[in-house]
Amino acid sequence: MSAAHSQAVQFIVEGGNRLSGSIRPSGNKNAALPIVAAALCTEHPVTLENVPRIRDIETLVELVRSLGVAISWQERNTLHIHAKTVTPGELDRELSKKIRGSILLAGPLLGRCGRVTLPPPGGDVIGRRRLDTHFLALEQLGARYDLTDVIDMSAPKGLRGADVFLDEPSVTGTENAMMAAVLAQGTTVLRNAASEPHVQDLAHFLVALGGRIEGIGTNQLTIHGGTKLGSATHRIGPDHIEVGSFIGLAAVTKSEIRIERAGVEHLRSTLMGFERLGVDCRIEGEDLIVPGDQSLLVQSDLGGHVPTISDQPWPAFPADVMSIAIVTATQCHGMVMMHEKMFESRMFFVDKLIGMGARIVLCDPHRAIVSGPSRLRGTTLESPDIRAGMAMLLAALCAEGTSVINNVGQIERGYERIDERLNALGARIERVGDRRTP
Ligand SMILES: CC(=O)N[C@H]1[C@@H](OP(=O)(O)OP(=O)(O)OC[C@H]2O[C@@H](n3ccc(=O)[nH]c3=O)[C@H](O)[C@@H]2O)O[C@H](CO)[C@@H](O)[C@@H]1O
Ligand SMILES: C=C(OP(=O)(O)O)C(=O)O
Repeated sequence: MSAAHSQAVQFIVEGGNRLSGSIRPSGNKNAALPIVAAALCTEHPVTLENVPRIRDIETLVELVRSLGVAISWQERNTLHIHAKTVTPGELDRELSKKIRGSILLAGPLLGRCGRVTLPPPGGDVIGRRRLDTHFLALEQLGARYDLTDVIDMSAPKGLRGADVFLDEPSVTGTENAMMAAVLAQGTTVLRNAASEPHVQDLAHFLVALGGRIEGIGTNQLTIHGGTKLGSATHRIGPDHIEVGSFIGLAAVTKSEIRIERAGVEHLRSTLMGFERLGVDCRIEGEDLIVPGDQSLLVQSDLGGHVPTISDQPWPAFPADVMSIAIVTATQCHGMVMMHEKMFESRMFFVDKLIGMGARIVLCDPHRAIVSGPSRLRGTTLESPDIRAGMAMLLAALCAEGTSVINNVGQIERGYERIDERLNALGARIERVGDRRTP
């Protein structure tokens, strides 16, 4: 699907309907991206299950195919990859620029081929997307880089283990370093590493291939490189960001929703954030139930002070759920400070919510005060990024009247068949524009 086409897709949303029923989260986009890239670390076949069929993954599949790797969908969400040989060459500029995940080919290609040339990656335009941590780590593992035009990296003497202190716990930076370290000779220690569920999932996949990694889930990873990698079948874990989005959806539409196989072990900080908004969920086995009769009463800090919801690297409240939490806060009784600590431009979409009737003061690019509840009115909206787009969809579903959401390609970058899945719960979303692919 071309970018121009996907931008033309609209959702026409009829707000104000109660939803009900069960929904299952897709596989985690941010786990599937590095794991597809990591399949290039081995010359043996790999089968990946529960891969979300979303635009970002389709783009990465095309990029991987352009490297001469056999890659094909076996079923709707099962991907078969066999990187028996990998042909290094400059990665396609247009495809690379579409996704942040293209940078994740750097580690595997350096390890497998000794060099990689790729244009700067894309991804959400939500502030500066620094790559310094990637280069800092890969350089210490023996890579050289030249950033004059494109990203040009080589490891003429091969990669070798090192004791690396990351300058910040970058998610994709940690993932690239981990993949390179598995292919390096000797032992690597990654300190100040990211530990998000998707970083853990990648580590488990590398272990399934035969890699030796200690400290999975902590901020210090020890990787014994140079082991012979084989083949593996791996199931991508549920997307905890999608689960957070569905919690917000249930809360703003005052609906009871069961989120099946929600990956409940990864939800503590998310649930804590929503509890601060008066949204209480119940865990039943592997499922998460969001009851329809929420208090939606903002929980003040001790002494009656205005509470804050802020994001930080894992295990804190995830940055990618912040936009959803902001929309949820517009429907809650009380005042709350939303503090986006990680990205510089993720909060600007609140002007759209203000236009719908929300009471929000954007204090600066990182902080917004939300005072609720507000009755939202349907309007025409433009989706600036994947999470703001989803947040607007939630706002449209709880607003009075009809909304039009343009640039739906942004939402479909990360949420699989979201209109169909939410309509199955009783939502009224009409997708207008080009046909969905696939
Ligand atoms: C493909 C993919 O996996 N994308 C995710 C990945 O992006 P990505 O790997 O690009 O994000 P990074 O973890 O590198 O950094 C995100 C932002 O947070 C800042 N930062 C990071 C660490 C820190 O301690 N303090 C701090 O302020 C960084 O400077 C940057 O501005 O992780 C982000 C943070 O979870 C998510 O939003 C993205 O969805
Ligand atoms: C920011 C995100 O994605 P990306 O890093 O791929 O742009 C996201 O998933 O919210």
